[in-house]
Amino acid sequence: KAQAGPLPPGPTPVPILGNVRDLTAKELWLVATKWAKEFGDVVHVHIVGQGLIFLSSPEATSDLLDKRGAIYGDKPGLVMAGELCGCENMVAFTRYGDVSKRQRRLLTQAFGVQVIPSYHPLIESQTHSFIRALVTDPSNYMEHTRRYAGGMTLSTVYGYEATSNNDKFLSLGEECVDILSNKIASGGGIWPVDIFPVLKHLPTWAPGSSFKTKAAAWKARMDEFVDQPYNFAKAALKSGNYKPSFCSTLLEDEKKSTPQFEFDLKYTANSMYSASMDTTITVFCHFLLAMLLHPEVLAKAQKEIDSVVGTDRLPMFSDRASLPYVDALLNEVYRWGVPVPLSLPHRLMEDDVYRGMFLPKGSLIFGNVWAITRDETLFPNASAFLPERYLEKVEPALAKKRDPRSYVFGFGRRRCPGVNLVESSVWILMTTVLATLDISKAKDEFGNPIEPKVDFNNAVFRLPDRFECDLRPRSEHILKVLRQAEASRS
Ligand code: HEM
Repeated sequence: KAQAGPLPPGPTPVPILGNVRDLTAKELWLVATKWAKEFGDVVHVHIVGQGLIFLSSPEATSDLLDKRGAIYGDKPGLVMAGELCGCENMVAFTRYGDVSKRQRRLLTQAFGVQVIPSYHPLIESQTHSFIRALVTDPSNYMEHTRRYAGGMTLSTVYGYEATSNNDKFLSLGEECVDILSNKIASGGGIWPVDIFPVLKHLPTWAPGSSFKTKAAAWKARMDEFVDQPYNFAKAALKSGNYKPSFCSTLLEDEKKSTPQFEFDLKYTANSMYSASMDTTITVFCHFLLAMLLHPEVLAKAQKEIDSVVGTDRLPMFSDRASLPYVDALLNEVYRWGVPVPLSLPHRLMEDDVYRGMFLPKGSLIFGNVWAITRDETLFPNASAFLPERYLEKVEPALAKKRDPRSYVFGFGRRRCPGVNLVESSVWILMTTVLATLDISKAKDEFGNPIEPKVDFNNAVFRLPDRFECDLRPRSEHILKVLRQAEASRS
């Protein structure tokens, strides 16, 4: 079939293998941004014929992923991740069609903007427990953050209360999310079997079939991860001793409980867990990092909170409108940190033409959020952490273009369905930490500040490895206020 125009430009591929050697598992977004500078905001590479297209400007992501969403809403039908590793029915992997539409309907039911206030008491109580854990045992802040992120989803989705940082479901979830992002999806997530599906029929003793053994082991864990928390929620509901949750609410309506409905529910519930863990942890780590590197921003935000909230109570959702600097700080955390720098790939469902370039059906499309949030014309001094940039009044069209929410939650018909929940949970988390804790660089044995060593080794999320950080309560008085808030709930 004749191509309607040239492919978008990109680095020169080698015969047959294409650009395999140009792709890296570590911080692929930096490589993609280098290509954008060299070749423009639409770049094409291929791995043994599988096209990957990187969109690196607000115009390109909006024109294609948003405005032409009807043909850019699919997800890659990856044989390795989907069929062999058991992820094909998880929301972030489902092909665009009936299943994905049914799953997204359930998600909207659970996390639509009007439903979120009903989660506020739970979010507040989880946040206060998290602050308590940070105050009691600050050096293990990463483990507490993991427990907070996972615990919040386990309770809202399954009605399950995680009792320790080593909780069985938290550990299983952590293992599976790690398998997903660092093993299955590493380096763009394309395996030879995705290019040559016939390889899936290789017997396990054949040379080159070790991927099948790996996939079988990973699938076994994934299946447990999907089934076990769901079975807990079902059994609890049956016993009558359960906490209301997304699963219990939907399962209570027995008329709906067809096998198809339960299947959708089970996978949708699991998807919320997988999708919320590393994203939430990543955003919180970016916040901590920004605060310890920029004490002047921390002081300014704390001053605003003290003047609006005072020091005799903890922040509440109703304070938000009176805390513009804290909102600007949150925007800058999203923009500066970039939790999912290449978003998650979409699959192009039909041949397309854009600015005279031919975009072939089946290409995987990456929104390069890293490049957009580092664009100096949109964000002067883009690598600096400057919440003030969001206090400046600008035209609504420019404000939308500069709003990190236009990018960091993904695009078009696959945009993150957890965004409304995150808007509340991350805001109260950050504001309560600012109100209660001082954050600074840890000190060595001689009292000298230790510069945080920041390294990113996760292939999908820009999750920093654990860095040194000093967290301590702002005062004895604020600890009393925290105790009072906890006591008033019990
Ligand atoms: C700060 C936290 C979060 C960030 C930065 C984030 C970001 C993202 C991004 C970039 C995507 C890919 C969108 C695309 O393919 O275009 C995504 C998908 C998704 N997110 Fe989130 N997310 C966060 C939290 C959550 C939470 C709390 C939930 C659920 C409770 C959630 C549920 C999902 C689901 C189910 C998908 C797959 C959607 C689909 O493919 O149709 N996320 N998220």
